[in-house]
Amino acid sequence: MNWLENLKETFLDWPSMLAVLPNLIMVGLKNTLILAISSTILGVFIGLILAVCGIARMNWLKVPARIYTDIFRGLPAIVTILLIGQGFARIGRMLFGPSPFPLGITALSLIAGAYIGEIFRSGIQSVDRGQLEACRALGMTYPMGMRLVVIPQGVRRVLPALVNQFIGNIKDSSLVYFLGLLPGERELFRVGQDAAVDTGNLSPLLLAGLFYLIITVPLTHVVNFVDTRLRTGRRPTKLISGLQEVSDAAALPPSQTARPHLAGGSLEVIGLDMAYGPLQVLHDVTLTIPAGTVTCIIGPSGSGKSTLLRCLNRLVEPAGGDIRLDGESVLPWKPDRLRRRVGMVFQQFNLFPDHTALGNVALALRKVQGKSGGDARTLAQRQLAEVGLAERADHRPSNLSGGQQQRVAIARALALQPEIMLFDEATSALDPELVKGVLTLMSELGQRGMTMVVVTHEMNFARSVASQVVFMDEGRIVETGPPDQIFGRPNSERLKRFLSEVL
Ligand SMILES: Nc1ncnc2c1ncn2[C@@H]1O[C@H](COP(=O)(O)OP(=O)(O)OP(=O)(O)O)[C@@H](O)[C@H]1O
Repeated sequence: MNWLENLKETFLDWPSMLAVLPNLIMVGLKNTLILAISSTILGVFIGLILAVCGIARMNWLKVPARIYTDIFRGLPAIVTILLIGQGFARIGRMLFGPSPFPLGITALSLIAGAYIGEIFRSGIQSVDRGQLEACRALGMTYPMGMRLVVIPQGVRRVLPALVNQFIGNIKDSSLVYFLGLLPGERELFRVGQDAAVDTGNLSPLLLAGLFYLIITVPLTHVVNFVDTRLRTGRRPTKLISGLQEVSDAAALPPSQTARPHLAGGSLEVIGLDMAYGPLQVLHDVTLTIPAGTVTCIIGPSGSGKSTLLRCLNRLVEPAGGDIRLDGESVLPWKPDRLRRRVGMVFQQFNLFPDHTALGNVALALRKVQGKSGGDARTLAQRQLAEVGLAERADHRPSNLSGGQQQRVAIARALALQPEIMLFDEATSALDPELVKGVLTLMSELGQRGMTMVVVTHEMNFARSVASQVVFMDEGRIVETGPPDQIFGRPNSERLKRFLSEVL
């Protein structure tokens, strides 16, 4: 059993562990935390700048960010620490005195920044494009949408990776001793190592190692827990059947039909052309949409229906022609001015997943319309009640059915009191039993005087609700007319063929 004794003496020499414990806590742990926390905070700051530059369209921002990242990610940490700590020692002494501690933090931050920048960049780029589109459709500017919705979502997604980086910094902090730290600046490793040399066994170093684990292991678990909570919000306590939702929607209070009349605006589309690069998608589209009417756009896949709709609030820019809102050309306007008057609902809802239903509706009220938090919440609550979702105000989108999510999206657009509502295949992503509730809500809006332009595959809806139906094919309007005419007496062969396929 001699080897066992030997191992015990080497690793579990209690007196030498006890002797080094105060120093490990008061000096080592403290300095390790200072090094790791400050370099992570500075690294987050550098990383955010790198990420924003990295996703920018301008090369003069993108290229330097790329070069920085390649250099500091490619070099071994110890090389960077020595190059900075020793290369800038003279300036460091002038600025900070004899301590190499600040230069050590700087070096760790520069390294961490390169990794954190990549973490943020991939997080931000993984956020669905629809999120930014929804922000823009709500009248937010690009920077506002990035700041309020896209970047927070991207950062939240990478929380576990960020904590990994913090753990990496805790471990890398042990390399700073190469710069010759003053005794009071030694970190955990150095304190353990010095004591190990003094005592001639590895017990103090093992104890230092344990301290590393005490910090890093619980941290990983706490962050995973927080990440899960942030992702899902409060979990529902029982399953809700889609049929229950149908009954809920049908049982909306009678006031639903007696709500105030909406003042819809009119739109004129004149000779509109649009191209995605070399692909000409819209050709000379001319269309009049009188105030308070419902225009349904139908047509085969790829005929340019969504593109036309997106031109109407300038989510894509037309190449030629004009769009007039209440007689005034909107093309010279800033797009957010137009979008404040033209709401949009998307096929994939594009709700903000980190906000509750109430938060989704209130966000643009606060940030675009400048309402106070209290006013925005009151208005949002009222709007949710109007779409029959008062009870679901504190649910996250992930805890709502598709039909409920789409009704929140409609409430979110309506809360800004638009004059025109655009619906881009609003029911195409819904389970069949949930389609009716959303269509009923849309037809109520039409009855109340909202001007609506609806891209739809729901021919019954177009037939019963539309004031006019527009049939598009190959980027052109082929036929326009009241539903009776379009569905009952189609003129063109193409429309006849389309109707024979879909009806
Ligand atoms: N962002 C884009 N970049 C390049 N091409 C695009 C883009 N969006 C759409 N297109 C192309 O433009 C054409 C018209 O697309 P659009 O989505 O407007 O048609 P649609 O009639 O709405 O079709 P669907 O009913 O399938 O949604 C298609 O050929 C499509 O591939």
